[in-house]
Amino acid sequence: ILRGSEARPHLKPYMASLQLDGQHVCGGFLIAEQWVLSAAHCTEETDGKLFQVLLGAHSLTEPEPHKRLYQVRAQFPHPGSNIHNNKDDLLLLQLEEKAELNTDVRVLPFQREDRDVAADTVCEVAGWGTIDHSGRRPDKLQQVQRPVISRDVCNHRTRHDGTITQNMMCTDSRRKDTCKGDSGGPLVCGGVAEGVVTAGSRVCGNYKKPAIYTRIAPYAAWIDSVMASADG
Ligand SMILES: NCc1cccc(Nc2n[nH]c3ncnc(Nc4cccc(O)c4)c23)c1
Repeated sequence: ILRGSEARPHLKPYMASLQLDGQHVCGGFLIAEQWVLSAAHCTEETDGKLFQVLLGAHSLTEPEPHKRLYQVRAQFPHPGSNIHNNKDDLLLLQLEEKAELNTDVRVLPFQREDRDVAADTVCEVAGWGTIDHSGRRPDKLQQVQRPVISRDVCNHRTRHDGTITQNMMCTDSRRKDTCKGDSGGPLVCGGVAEGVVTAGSRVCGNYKKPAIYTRIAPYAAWIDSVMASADG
């Protein structure tokens, strides 16, 4: 998160850190006791290894009361996701066991009504992604509020030039923005997860490249079917 601020500790108890060998790779969030939603692109450099999921954390390194690292039983990238574009950039992770819910670990509801969030709506996004252009990484969860911009503005030829589909949404990226390592985290508007951070052009903090999110509502049926089909 560029030019955000430290989140109030444990006030975003749905936040997950997807880790490999103890290193934060991507964000994610708890959508059910045994399920985390993130971005499919996060598996690009994992060489087939499964993530570990850190829940209940504010600091990535310090001991905290309800901080716990969960093993992942299975990962389900959306079948339409691919390395060449941002389409269907969603990843479902089934935890090895149900997460223990408490004040620091809680499920975040996601939007099921497929209707665009109005432009200028101020939403918030959080993550342990890089906080400056030299790629400095925070120890503590960062957050930032960003206004939604319309798909027409986001698709302007000087911005994302027609690549933003109906299954995507954008927020203004002037100065304050998402960045490397924030992928997979939720865009929360009015207490409901409306989108999942996708890297898109990978540019951070440049107003000409608004931040892009995969809208969740269009994928509610896919999410429900994967959760229902997997055992347990
Ligand atoms: N703002 C959109 C957005 C959301 C999520 C991730 C991203 N960026 C990135 N995702 N993956 C990346 N691998 C390498 N570099 C990256 N961006 C980068 C890093 C340092 C300086 C800078 O100006 C940009 C990214 C960008």
